Amino acid sequence: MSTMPSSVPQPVLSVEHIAVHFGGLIAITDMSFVVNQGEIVSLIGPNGAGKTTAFNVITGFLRPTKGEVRYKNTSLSNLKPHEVTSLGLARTFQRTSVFQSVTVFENVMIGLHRRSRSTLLDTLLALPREGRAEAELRNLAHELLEIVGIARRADELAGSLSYGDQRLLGVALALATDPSMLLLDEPVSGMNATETARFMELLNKLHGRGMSILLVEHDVPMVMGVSDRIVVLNYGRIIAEGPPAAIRGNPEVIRAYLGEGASRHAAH
Ligand SMILES: Nc1ncnc2c1ncn2[C@@H]1O[C@H](COP(=O)(O)OP(=O)(O)OP(=O)(O)O)[C@@H](O)[C@H]1O
Repeated sequence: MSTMPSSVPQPVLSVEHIAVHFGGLIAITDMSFVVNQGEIVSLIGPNGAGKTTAFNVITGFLRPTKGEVRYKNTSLSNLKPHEVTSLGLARTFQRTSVFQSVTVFENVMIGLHRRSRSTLLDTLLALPREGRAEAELRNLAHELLEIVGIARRADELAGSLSYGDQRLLGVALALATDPSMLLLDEPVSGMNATETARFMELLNKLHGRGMSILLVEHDVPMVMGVSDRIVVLNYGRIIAEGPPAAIRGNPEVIRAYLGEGASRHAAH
């Protein structure tokens, strides 16, 4: 059977046999999965499953005990976080990392001034690559705020934004580094239902523009709504992987979550 080249999945991020030990505690055991070009993949799991540890390894904040992470065939093993960013991988933080005392617009301008090169962002915004002046950077900043949906707040102090809007600004700052892939650490934690719905729209928009996205997230309904594939961790091991429909009905996944619910219940 022949397949069109465009339909062949192209792995961009490969997590290969990662193990993380903290002293005697094994936080992650032999974790392998890929994120293909343009895919939204989510890593979920009950409390303590190892999600944050996995995220820290993938973003270069933590060296794994074994295994390696490759981005477009470059090993991230010995790279510093800013070197990971310059490969085109951008992350957001659970706690917002915006500059509270300057405006929303200035936050993005600072982000744009920091970046050293341009690739996908130009494609994303359909802008010319060379000879960009300050005025063009200002246009870019506005466009980024439009994309994340907070352009109307451009002149407000970042610290005065609602929690949900600060998280959206965090995504604009990540986009300002000109990434080809976004790594999002529990992006909707602490958001209300309306903010979560807006965030899901943003993810769909970025997905539509070809961004590859890895989400580490607690909110299972949200993940079900936006992901192409879901990887489920429990006690540091991958127990299931597949599209949302397959994950929803997977007995081992149900058991992992119900088990957690039951033990939580018992604790109260
Ligand atoms: N720096 C550390 N030192 C020792 N143990 C750690 C460290 N970081 C995490 N752990 C342990 O590793 C395991 C996985 O933790 P991790 O925070 O990655 O899970 P998680 O899935 O993100 O949990 P949660 O959903 O509660 O945030 C837990 O048993 C945790 O106690």
